[in-house]
Amino acid sequence: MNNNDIIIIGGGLGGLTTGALLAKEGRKVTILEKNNIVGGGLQNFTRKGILFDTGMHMLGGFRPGQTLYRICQHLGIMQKLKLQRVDSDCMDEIYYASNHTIYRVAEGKAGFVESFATHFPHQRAQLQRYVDAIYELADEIDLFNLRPTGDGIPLHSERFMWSADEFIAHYIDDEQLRDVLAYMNPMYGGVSGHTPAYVHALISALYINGTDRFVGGSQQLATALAEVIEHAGGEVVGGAEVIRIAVDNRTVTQVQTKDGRSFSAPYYIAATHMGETLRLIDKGAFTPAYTKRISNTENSYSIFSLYVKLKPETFSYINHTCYYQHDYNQVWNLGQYHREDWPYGMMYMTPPNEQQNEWATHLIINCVMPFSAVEQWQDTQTGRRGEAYAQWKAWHEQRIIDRMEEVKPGFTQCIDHVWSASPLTVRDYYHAPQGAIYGFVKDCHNPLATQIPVATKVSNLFLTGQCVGLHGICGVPLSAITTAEALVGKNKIIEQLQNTAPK
Ligand SMILES: Cc1cc2nc3c(=O)[nH]c(=O)nc-3n(C[C@H](O)[C@H](O)[C@H](O)COP(=O)(O)OP(=O)(O)OC[C@H]3O[C@@H](n4cnc5c(N)ncnc54)[C@H](O)[C@@H]3O)c2cc1C
Repeated sequence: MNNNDIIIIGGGLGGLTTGALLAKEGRKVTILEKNNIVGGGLQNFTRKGILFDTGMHMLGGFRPGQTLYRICQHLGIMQKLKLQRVDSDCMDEIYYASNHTIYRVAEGKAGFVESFATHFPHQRAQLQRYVDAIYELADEIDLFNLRPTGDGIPLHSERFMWSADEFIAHYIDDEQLRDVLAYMNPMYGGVSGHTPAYVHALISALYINGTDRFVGGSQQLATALAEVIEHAGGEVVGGAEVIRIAVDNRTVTQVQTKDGRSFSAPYYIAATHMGETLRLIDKGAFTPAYTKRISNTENSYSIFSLYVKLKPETFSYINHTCYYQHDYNQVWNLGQYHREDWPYGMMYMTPPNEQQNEWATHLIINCVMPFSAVEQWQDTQTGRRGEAYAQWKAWHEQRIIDRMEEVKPGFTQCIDHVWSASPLTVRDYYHAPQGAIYGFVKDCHNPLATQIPVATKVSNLFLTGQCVGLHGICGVPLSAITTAEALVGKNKIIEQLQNTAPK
């Protein structure tokens, strides 16, 4: 192969990590990102002097020896990142409004078990077996543990592909505890009876092992990854929206951008949502069966986010993530929308800044929402969605504020200003169909439909990003390794990660 040129469409976590790994292997990479600033879910924005994160609030895998730590160390960027550990004795706080119960969840296996055993002492032994099972499932995945993969089809235990709720119920008798243990659902887009147990296990293990936050915004990771690419002679081009992937005889010949430029290279990687990739690529490039399969794959739910600038010294900085559940038996219904009941749950956090003191400057509140809630405005454009939409948005902002009042009486008085983003914002900002926050739904009944190989039938086109594997700070970089290795050789990067980083 020509070692020098790879074009990556999309400069989110997937495109940038794949690009940085390839740059480290000596490849010259060009990233084409439609937004002016790269980062996708890592991007920050500023309003009234406050820096807000868009799609990356909670980090796992960054403790010494863990997956992300080793990847970033391999890329030489670990020391550039400013991270803060959340409270070890309370990484997450879950509040159930229906009975005013607060569960404070400590990190580490023992701490996790103890946190729930305090409320459910009769379930202590079951909790221990449940957490052991989570770690056993996580250990089944070579990539998650940065182990080389063999050539055969990976063999997994039967419970690997149980549904997540079935998995929890297998170990835990108590109905309430089952519900509480699924509290990380918004972190993986859980759907009852469909989300595989391994997804629940990986995300749970990731955060139980230690949760961190970016200090001063997640953009720093995008910047650090871009620097690796540029340092190796590559280029990161913002404001370069790809409008066509031209294919001739099952080979990409060039990509064209909205501003009339064209770029060509021996190899191409699509790091966009797969729906966007299908939209861009010449018709007939993929087989009809493949196109149909991708088009019919269900997207994960979307989100409504409230960004709050707080009045000075009114709201305490909270060094952990807070979850709000309106009632029990709703955690698996988060993806449903009934206006009168919405939201069933919320997550809120006070991201730390460089001069963090006891007071929070801002708050981000995320509430799961399906795209159907905004479907009637799907043909409108940002800033021109009309008065009915503005009213709809204002109603939902107020609903969230009302819920926050339940948890923190007097909250309204702390607000300086609010902004919000709906599933339409998410769709348009990332070019993610239906505003899907985690790519495709992972389905234990149809695993093949939701695991997309990184190589395609178009000989020089590869895929990366959250649609091909797992989402988030852990899943996307792991798929980046698979994609980069498709170009540089199987296990080549994994073996280096094993040799150069502490285990
Ligand atoms: C509100 C929210 C909160 C989240 N919180 C967390 C969290 O706390 N922890 C966590 O681990 N994960 C979190 N996630 C998930 C995480 O953000 C994603 O899994 C991850 O960022 C996906 O990376 P990606 O590169 O696959 O996709 P993206 O970040 O979407 O990157 C795709 C990029 O492609 C660009 N693009 C699209 N079309 C084109 C085109 N035609 N031409 C050029 N460029 C194009 C987009 O602009 C984008 O930059 C959250 C997501 C959201 C939305």
